[in-house]
Amino acid sequence: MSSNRLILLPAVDVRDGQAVRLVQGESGTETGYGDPLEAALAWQSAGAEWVHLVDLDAAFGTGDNREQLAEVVGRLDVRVELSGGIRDDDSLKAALATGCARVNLGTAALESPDWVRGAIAEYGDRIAVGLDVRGTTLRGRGWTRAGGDLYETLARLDADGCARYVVTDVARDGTMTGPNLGLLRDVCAATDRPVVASGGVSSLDDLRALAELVPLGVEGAITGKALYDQAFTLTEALEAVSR
Ligand SMILES: O=C(O)c1ccccc1NCC(=O)[C@H](O)[C@H](O)COP(=O)(O)O
Repeated sequence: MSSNRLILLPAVDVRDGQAVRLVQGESGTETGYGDPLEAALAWQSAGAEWVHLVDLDAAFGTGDNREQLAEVVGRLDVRVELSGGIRDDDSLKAALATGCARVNLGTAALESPDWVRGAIAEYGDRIAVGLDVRGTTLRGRGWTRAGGDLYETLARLDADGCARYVVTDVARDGTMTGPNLGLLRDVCAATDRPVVASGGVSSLDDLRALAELVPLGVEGAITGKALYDQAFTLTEALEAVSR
């Protein structure tokens, strides 16, 4: 995914079989947006190159939507970043077997560093790590539990060879209050690996501001709520970051 242009990854977060958006990642704050496959196909038709697909039930430990997400990946021609509850050999193999381009590990990077080191060694850039933070404290288990210091963990993962990071300010996620540009700048200053920004995008100006960070290392931006609430269309978003 290397380019001088900001890559957009429309999000499809799935809870109990439905596309939803949460506020600050909190279970119980769901707004429903219908069939995940229809949502993903709509983003593909509108020109998305990637889709960020999340199994929220697997992230929260309330079951999973594994088969449904595998079907979504199979029906898409665009690349998929698959996230949520990938924490052991079984869930990792199942996720990679869907044909997704890469997976995003979150909790495992906090709780099972040796396993994550092995996954990175085996699968290289098919592994990204999600750094989901409140302040500079990482959050795991569906963002419900504190899990260590952002910069200590980042240094360890860099040393382990992690190819890229998906960075989310949990307080901004699903709130349409704008991305945390300061956090993204700080993370880019602390690592030479590409960063995918996630959470809070509210406007085309937010996307333009993220595009300004491409030279620092921001490679992509995940956008959920703003697209579902039609603050702008994906076509407009792609146009906004194309120059
Ligand atoms: O990605 C995860 O694994 C995850 C786990 C638990 C809660 C939320 C999770 N992801 C949320 C997202 O990826 C959002 O869709 C994304 O940050 C977009 O946010 P926004 O544009 O603010 O709607």
